[in-house]
Amino acid sequence: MVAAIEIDDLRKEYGDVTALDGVSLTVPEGSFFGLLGPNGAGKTTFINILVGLVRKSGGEARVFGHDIEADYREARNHIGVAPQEFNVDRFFPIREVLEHKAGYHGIPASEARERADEVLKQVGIYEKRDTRFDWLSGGMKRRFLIARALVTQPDLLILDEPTAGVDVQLRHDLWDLITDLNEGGTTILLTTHYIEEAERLCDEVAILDSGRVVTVSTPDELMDSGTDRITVTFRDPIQSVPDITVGDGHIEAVDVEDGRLVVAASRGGVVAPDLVRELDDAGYEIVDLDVSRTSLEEVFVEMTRQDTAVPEGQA
Ligand SMILES: Nc1ncnc2c1ncn2[C@@H]1O[C@H](COP(=O)(O)OP(=O)(O)OP(=O)(O)O)[C@@H](O)[C@H]1O
Repeated sequence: MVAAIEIDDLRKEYGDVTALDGVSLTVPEGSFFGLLGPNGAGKTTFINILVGLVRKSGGEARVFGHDIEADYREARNHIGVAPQEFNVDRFFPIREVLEHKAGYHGIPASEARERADEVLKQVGIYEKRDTRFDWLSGGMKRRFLIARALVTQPDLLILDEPTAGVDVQLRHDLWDLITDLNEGGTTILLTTHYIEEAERLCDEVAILDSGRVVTVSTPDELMDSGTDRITVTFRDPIQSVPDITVGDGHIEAVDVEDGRLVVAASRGGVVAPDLVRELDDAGYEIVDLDVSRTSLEEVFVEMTRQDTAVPEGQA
């Protein structure tokens, strides 16, 4: 099966600034792929290269097997993109903006109207079809950008920070919408600063930092790589650390805090049942157990931690 996106050693320099420093990635067809990274990591540059807005300095990029430069039209026709910025024609009613977009992609006028109506219904702003973009609320603008990306029925939908600045309700609505699209077969490439969003939606994430891929993994695998915290509360508070033999190398630290046992371990969910069994066998009476998993956010911060020390004299 041909990959939705295949990138090999992609590079981009803007003068002295290296925005992409040899990125290689494969986004399988049908996947929900997250691209995470701190500000300036190179995410937007990556997207802009894919859609032909920025010219790469080196490396290869293919979309559904089509080279993004040699086969630009073919590659571009597979992609729908909802950008971070509101780059929309503000003078026409939004339905017309969609019709123009469809027309530009070679869709006949009669079909363009149908498509426009269909996607406006899909994102829930059909009743605003005769309104100009400027007059939509912030949330409706986000919805409209997705509608515009969908009007050409793309196989690959690229969403650059789709839920930036929207309220919780709309964020959940958008999540439902894009999950449905993915379940219908559309490959999704999502960039986001809301790590929870990636954790919930993506089946694979790449973490980009300073133009390089730090890791590509499932959210679960990434969270497994962090340290979880297991807290055991006893009927009679303990004073000293009991003997613990379980854990199979996953336990990193054991402490007593306020009469409770606190264990730092990788794979806390796997360690906790064995730990409880061992303590129970040793005669401890347990009244509460809490396992707090490392969040993807903590793993992300750890992996992209910058050296924030300020050189002397520059504070
Ligand atoms: N047109 C440009 N000219 C010069 N430098 C640029 C240009 N566009 C981006 N850069 C630089 O390239 C680097 C990567 O920027 P990019 O916008 O791709 O990052 P990003 O991961 O999308 O960031 P954010 O999360 O803030 O949107 C940054 O150092 C940025 O300043």
